[in-house]
Amino acid sequence: MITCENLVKIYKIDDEHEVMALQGLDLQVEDGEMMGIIGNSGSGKSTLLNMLGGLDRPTAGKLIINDRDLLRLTDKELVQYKRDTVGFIWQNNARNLVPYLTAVENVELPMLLKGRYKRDRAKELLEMIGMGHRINSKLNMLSGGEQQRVAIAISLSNNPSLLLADEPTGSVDTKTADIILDVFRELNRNLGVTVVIVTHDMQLTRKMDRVVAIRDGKTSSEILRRSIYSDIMNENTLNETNVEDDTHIEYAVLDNAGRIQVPRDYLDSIGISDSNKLQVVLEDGRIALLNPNRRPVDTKPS
Ligand SMILES: Nc1ncnc2c1ncn2[C@@H]1O[C@H](COP(=O)(O)OP(=O)(O)OP(=O)(O)O)[C@@H](O)[C@H]1O
Repeated sequence: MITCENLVKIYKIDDEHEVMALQGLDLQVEDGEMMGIIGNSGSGKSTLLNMLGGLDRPTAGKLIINDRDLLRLTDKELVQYKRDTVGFIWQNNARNLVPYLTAVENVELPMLLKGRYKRDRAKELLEMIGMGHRINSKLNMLSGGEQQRVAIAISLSNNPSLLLADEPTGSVDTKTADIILDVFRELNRNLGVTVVIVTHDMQLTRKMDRVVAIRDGKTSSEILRRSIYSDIMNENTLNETNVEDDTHIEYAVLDNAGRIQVPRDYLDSIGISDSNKLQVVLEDGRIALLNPNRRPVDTKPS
């Protein structure tokens, strides 16, 4: 569904300053996948999501979504892409919801603005995300988690094939975050919609099949689940014990030129945080990265 190759985004701040928010990022997302994106503040997560959603254009590289080349779309085609393909969920959705309207009126509102009045569709969407019993409740009578579910219903109103969520659980407690994530999983499973979720929260990523870590505007590692979360849900045995960390394996991403990003704490642990050189040696069929000040290692097989 999504192919990013060597994606670059440069923000021009003024005549002399610019920020390279994406620095040649590679990412592949399959149709119907539910995946997470993690990374420190400023690593480029929101920038990437904005590119995927057609809210902004990449500076260079390749970005293909559903066979559409996003770097080549005209402005009109980009608007159409956003309208037909993508649903957005933000951290703080309250700003997009009207507190004195009911849940169903809030879901209807964007449809009305597009000239379509569809009360039945709005109800159906709320039922789909488990809010059928609160359709006539005023927004300000709903909890943060319920408001977020209304926002998810709104994001589905155009039948998107891609749901993009930027810190969707950032303002709710852990239990509510779990429920919201389960809603995304249900939608992913039942509607086949591809879901990309940006989060800071490592706890939430335990529930995803694949998590890509971004560092300095580049994909640095991929964390893959050993057993698929949806299978666990089907077995109805989801509990704290089977979402422990050992359900995932972390892989470093190797780009076309053979480059990898080594986590900063690994470099710190061998005392080379302030050096730009490493010894790379083959040891017993493994590639080892060593402190350059360490005595050179004989790499020849004995
Ligand atoms: N519109 C913009 N103009 C200039 N610089 C920007 C703009 N948007 C983002 N940046 C810069 O690009 C870099 C990446 O920002 P981005 O918001 O994508 O990071 P992030 O990983 O989503 O961070 P956070 O987790 O704090 O939201 C940062 O250095 C940020 O300051």
